[in-house]
Amino acid sequence: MGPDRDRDEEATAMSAVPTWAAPTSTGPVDAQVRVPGSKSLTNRWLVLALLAGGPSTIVHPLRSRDSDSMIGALRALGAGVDDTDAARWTVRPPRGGLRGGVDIDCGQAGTVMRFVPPVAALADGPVRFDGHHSARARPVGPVLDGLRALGAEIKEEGHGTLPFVVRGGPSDESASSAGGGGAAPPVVRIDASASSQFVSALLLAGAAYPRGLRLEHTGTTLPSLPHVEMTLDALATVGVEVERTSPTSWLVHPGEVRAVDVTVEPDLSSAAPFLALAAATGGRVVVADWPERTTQPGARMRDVLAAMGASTELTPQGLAVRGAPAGRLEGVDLDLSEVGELTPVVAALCALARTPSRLRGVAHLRGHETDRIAALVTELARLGAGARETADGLEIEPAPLTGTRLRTYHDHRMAMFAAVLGAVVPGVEVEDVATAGKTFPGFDRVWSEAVATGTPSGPRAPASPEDRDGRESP
Ligand SMILES: O=C(O)C1=C[C@@H](OP(=O)(O)O)[C@@H](O)[C@H](O)C1
Ligand SMILES: C=C(OP(=O)(O)O)C(=O)O
Repeated sequence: MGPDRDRDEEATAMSAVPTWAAPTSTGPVDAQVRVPGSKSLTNRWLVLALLAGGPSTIVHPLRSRDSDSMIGALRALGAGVDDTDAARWTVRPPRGGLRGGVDIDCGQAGTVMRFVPPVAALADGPVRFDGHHSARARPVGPVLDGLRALGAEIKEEGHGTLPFVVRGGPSDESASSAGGGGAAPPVVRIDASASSQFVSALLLAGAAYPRGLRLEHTGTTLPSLPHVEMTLDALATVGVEVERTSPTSWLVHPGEVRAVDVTVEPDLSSAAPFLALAAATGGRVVVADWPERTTQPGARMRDVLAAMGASTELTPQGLAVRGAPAGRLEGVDLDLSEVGELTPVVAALCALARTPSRLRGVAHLRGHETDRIAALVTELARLGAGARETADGLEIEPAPLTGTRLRTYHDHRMAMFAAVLGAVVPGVEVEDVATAGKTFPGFDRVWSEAVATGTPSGPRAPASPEDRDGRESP
């Protein structure tokens, strides 16, 4: 297929989906925002509530496509989930064990396709997993291999991807054949270099296995380590004992999972585009309810912003970000392996900076909602920026940007990336902005309100790197 035909097909596909005219700020913004609850925390608490010995309560959960997919999984496996009160959900684990003979729709949620199979291995029959077509490209193989080592029967219809069927699991016999013997826990060795969620998945279910689990990561890199810390922290909260036997191996003791009774923090990765908005327009944004202590890697956006020239401060109202005058931003050379989720928003800021940037350590983003490295390079180039893929990330060369229609590839964070650029570059049209509802339903409305606080009275946010050298600022 030639490039002309590729372009024609792309143009046809693009014209079929609705677009959103991203609002452009008329000057530095001054906004207060509240973002929805953390996806990563909400879906961890839901999984643990399913495994718990009694009913659980989750306050201020995230209501979004990803958490709806997780609720669907819990209900399929027999749990009662009462989510009628948006501010307070209750979960009743099924009496008499998890129900098999069911289908689970993972949607686009990595947390569902990775965290639920190890739990489904405890069900009384086969559980089939499938999801959105974009999710069928995402890796799950190491979790399935781990479950095979624990004695589960796995029928793969893909190749280490959705769809697949999980049946049965960690029996005593298979446990000893996996290297246990006597009361020793089975040993599972997996390569989690493509996703930290493989590790979190097996850790979350491990205590429910008859002899627990010894888990070893065999790969050379392990991305998103803070998300593994988040898993360990959540497990400690519900009384599960986990020993870290090395930086990349863990021993999960068998035992009861205590009922969950928690309040979910705001999603700090969903907050990132709003923090970026302050930096890009030289304005101020306050994100309410920012936790003083958190396991969410999104908190590291503060370091990224500091490196680019914006300042942040934790105030009684929330986290306040103040951009440098005229939205002046410095290019950065950053290893984002621990905070890969932030890459699209950081890349947007890099395209608005005065100097080139390099974002490293994020090869695993090729297996996210889309191949994010390719998507970012393509969309940055469409706007006129210089962008190039590297083996483990991308390099960005700022240039004058021109508004155009941007694709989002069914990726919530690509929608947020496009919105940040549109706040500064007039004429950005965002394809399928509703895809942000994976983690942030109504993102476009909250975003438009924040951008509308921009006033021409302050230093006007400039539209090109030449303008952004601060010369015209007071
Ligand atoms: O455990 C979690 O909740 C997550 C872990 C990370 O996954 P990867 O390690 O696949 O990047 C992160 O990117 C994802 O958004 C959420
Ligand atoms: C990678 C992400 O999601 P998931 O939980 O589906 O992996 C993300 O939210 O950036």
